[in-house]
Amino acid sequence: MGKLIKVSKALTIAGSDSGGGAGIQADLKTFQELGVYGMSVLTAVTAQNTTGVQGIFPVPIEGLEAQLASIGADLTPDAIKTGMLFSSEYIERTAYMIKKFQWENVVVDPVMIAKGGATLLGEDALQAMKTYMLPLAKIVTPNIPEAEALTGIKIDSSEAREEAARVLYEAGADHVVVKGGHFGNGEYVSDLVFNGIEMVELTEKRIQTKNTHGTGCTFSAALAAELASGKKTENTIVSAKKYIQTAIEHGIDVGSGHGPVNHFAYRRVPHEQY
Ligand SMILES: Nc1ncnc2c1ncn2[C@@H]1O[C@H](COP(=O)(O)OP(=O)(O)O)[C@@H](O)[C@H]1O
Ligand SMILES: Cc1ncc(COP(=O)(O)O)c(N)n1
Repeated sequence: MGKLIKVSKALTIAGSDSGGGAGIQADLKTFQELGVYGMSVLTAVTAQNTTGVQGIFPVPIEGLEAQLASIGADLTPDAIKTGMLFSSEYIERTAYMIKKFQWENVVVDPVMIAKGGATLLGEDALQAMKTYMLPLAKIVTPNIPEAEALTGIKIDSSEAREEAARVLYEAGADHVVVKGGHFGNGEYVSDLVFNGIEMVELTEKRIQTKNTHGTGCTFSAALAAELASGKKTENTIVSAKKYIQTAIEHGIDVGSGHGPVNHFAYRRVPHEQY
């Protein structure tokens, strides 16, 4: 009999993107590329492609709970990421199950709106996200509109972004990453990282492309994969940033709208190692 290899396991709790660029598809591809065993719990199925979201079909809440129970009974994840959680009820149930199983290394990507403008999370869910998910988060990864919605702060300057990061930290997240994809359109894109002590900006060249579908999902999945592998939180943020940068830079030609990023690129294209 062959010898079994020990692997780290990562779980995504998110929506399905039929187009394969965002949601659980982006997450599982990223887990695989980063060498961890990927598992998925679906909150909703979206009919989606690179031009937009054509439909949203939630999984019944009992189905969400049953999937989480199946994982909990057999396959303890080394890290988790949450993506589209659909509604306040689904957020509460997810948080309850994470606590019940005492799962750690939770990355919360507070997905609210798809790139084309479709709403992926109800307004009523904002408070639930703050109350139930932020206290569980080792890392929370809002983009600018999400950080604005969660904090009520208009982010029109670096100071305002820092203020928002503080508010999210106070709400219970261990590390806050306010992503900068939607922050200006200069030569560089920077993500602000706050760990309760210092503010650090991670800066990369802004790639001029319309193919940014799934960037947020991919980034948070890379964080979960690296946490599952046992990296220190600060190091996971640096390497996840490299992963997403490489994936955007070496774009692929798929679909006629906002295409996906290249999940293979990090493994195939030479890059600095962390
Ligand atoms: N054009 C770009 N060039 C380089 N990095 C980008 C670009 N757009 C987004 N990113 C990076 O991709 C990640 C996701 O960013 P963002 O677009 O802000 O989030 P979301 O996909 O959740 O809206 C962040 O690390 C951000 O800095
Ligand atoms: C099912 C699903 N989940 C999340 C997103 C957001 O994607 P992005 O990473 O581009 O913000 C999406 N478009 N669809």
